[in-house]
This record gives sequence, C-alpha cells and structure tokens, in this order.
Amino acid sequence: MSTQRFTYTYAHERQVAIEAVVKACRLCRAIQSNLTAEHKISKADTSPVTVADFGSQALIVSHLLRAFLQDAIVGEESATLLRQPEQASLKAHVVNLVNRIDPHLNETEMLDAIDYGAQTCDFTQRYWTLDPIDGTKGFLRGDQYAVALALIEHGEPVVGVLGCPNLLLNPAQPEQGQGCLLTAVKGQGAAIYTLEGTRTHSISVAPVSEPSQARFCDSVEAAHASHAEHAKIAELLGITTPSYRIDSQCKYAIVARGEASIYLRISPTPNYRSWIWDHAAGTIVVQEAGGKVTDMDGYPLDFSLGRKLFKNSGVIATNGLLHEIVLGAIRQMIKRR
Ligand SMILES: Nc1ncnc2c1ncn2[C@@H]1O[C@H](COP(=O)(O)O)[C@@H](O)[C@H]1OP(=O)(O)O
Ligand SMILES: [Mg+2]
Ligand SMILES: [Mg+2]
Ligand SMILES: [Mg+2]
Repeated sequence: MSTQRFTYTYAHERQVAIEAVVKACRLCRAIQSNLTAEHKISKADTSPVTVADFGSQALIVSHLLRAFLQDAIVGEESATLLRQPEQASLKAHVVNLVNRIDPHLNETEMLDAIDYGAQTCDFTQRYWTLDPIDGTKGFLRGDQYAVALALIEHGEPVVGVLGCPNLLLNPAQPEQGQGCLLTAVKGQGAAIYTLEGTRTHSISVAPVSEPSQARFCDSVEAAHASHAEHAKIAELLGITTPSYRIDSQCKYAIVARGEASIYLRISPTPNYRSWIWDHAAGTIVVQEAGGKVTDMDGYPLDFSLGRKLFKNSGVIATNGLLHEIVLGAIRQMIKRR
C-alpha cells in the first residue's frame, strides 16, 4: 500500500489574500489620484496616515475574516483616531470611500475591522500581518507605495501578496502599463499578477554574481535608511551606478524581478527595530524568486517575537548569489565606523 504525503498548498489563503489586496489597491489608486490636504493626518508618533491607510485596512481585514474567521491579523493601523468625536468628518470620509469598493460594510463593521488588526496575538502561531499602505510618504508625494499582506506560520512568512499600484506590470514591456501584484507561497515560487488579480508570469532574481555589476536599491527617505553607509558599502563592492531610490516594499519587488540585485536597509538609528508588516510580504516574495533576506548580521528575520523584528537590526535582501559578499562589505563598513 502506498503512503501519500499531504502537502498543504495555501491555495485558498493566496486567493483570498489576492482578492483582499485587489480591493485595497482600487481604493488607494482612486484616493491617490485625487489627494487633498484633508486626506492626510499626523499620528501620535508624527508619522503620516491617510484615509486610504484606514480604508485599506478595513477592506483587507473584513475580506480575510469572511474566509478565515479564526485567524489573527496584525495590522499597522487602529481606529482610535477615527472613533474620536472631533474626527467625525474624517470617519465619514473613510466610510464613504470604502463603500465605493465594498457597499456591504457599515461604519461599525469598518471600525471594528480596523481595530481587529490592532489586537495582539500569539506570534509563534499562525497570523496575518498587514501594512495597508507601506510607504505612506511616497503615497502622499504621488510616488510608489505598496499594500503588503503576509501569512506567518511559526515565525516565517508562508504566503505574501504585495500590491504595487504604480509599478510597471512588466518593465520589459512598459506599454502594458502601471500596476501589479506580486505573490509568493513558500516552496512554490513567486509570480506577477495584474492589479485585477490575473496571473501573468513567474519571476526570478537577476543572475548577477559580480558585485560591481549589481544595481542596489534603497529608500527615498533619508530618515528611514542610512544613505551615507549604503554609499560606503557600494564603494566597497565596486558599485558605481547610483542607487535605485524607491519608496516602500516596492524595493523587494524590484529585487524579486531582477531590476536590482541588492536592497540595503541600514537604519540611521542603530537601535531602530522594524515593524513586522514592513518586511513580511517582501521577504517571501524575494525568497521565492530565488533571493535571500536577512538582517545586517546575516540572521533570518524572526517574525515570532511580536509586532516588531526585535532580534533583527537592518534588513538586507539580495539575489542570493551576492548575499555573503554584501554581508562581508557591511562587516568591513562597521569596523570603520
Ligand atoms: N523612522 C523610520 N525608520 C524606518 N522606517 C520607517 C520609519 N518611519 C516609517 N518607516 C516605515 O518605513 C517604510 C518606508 O520606508 P521607505 O522610506 O524605505 O519606503 C514604511 O514601512 C514606513 O512606514 P509606513 O508603512 O507607515 O509608510
Ligand atoms: Mg505608517
Ligand atoms: Mg510600512
Ligand atoms: Mg503603512
């Protein structure tokens, strides 16, 4: 008698996650093309948030919960601000915009969905993590941003969906236009989908093995990543091409599909620890495209510890071939600090 091993494919999780991110991208696109000052507010930590961040989290959490009622979801935003009586017009604005995408959600359901994502959970077990808009500063500038959703099991991403509404669908064929989703499932590779959720092609990292030939990418915002230290690492690697500066987890997207081979993210504040939702989806997309993601010391990102990557400093994503040599250059740069 033959024994058949059962392999879980995450097909349902991936499909539901794609549907959720498709809805959120429709909302974000509509809002970004029509941005006014009233869409933007400052959070208690002074970082910006917009009606689109709240609306995206409401749409994605409610969509996920319809399929996976038992699942924990950890998102960036909470509805605390929207529940304040003096923010009634902001709340009404969010409700109005979300209802254009999902007319069945009422105000209470929307606020509860946003706050569902603000809860804590057992981070060592299965949970989703969501950045409803990653790169809000890019979104506000009219530039790149991403909607980032990942399923984590036992501290590592197993499904990732990155919605990139302003990224070319296919850089080799720019006439196909802007907007794509990148998806990955552990052990199954990574692929590009249209913003409507139709699969177009699988992707892989660039086969660059000579560091001086590599292109690297980093943040637009100097407060988020140390441009000066990145420049020193590039110099040690013999890279003369200027970095590809792009907001959000779109950096993971361009490494995953070979437009750059190194993503450097060394914080200007050495004890800064990243939020899990800023890296989960991007990490699995790069890994499944054949690349590698670690912290700046070479340790894997550990998503089992809470809302932040408490044990990881910095993030380095590469095409894999260049990973060790990049880590070596970082060690050299640190010695010279
Ligand atoms: N001080 C900070 N240091 C590092 N990352 C930050 C900081 N403030 C916000 N971020 C997050 O960094 C990411 C953007 O980085 P980049 O500049 O590389 O695009 C976003 O996830 C952003 O959060 P948010 O999701 O709120 O936009
Ligand atoms: Mg934010
Ligand atoms: Mg973010
Ligand atoms: Mg965000």
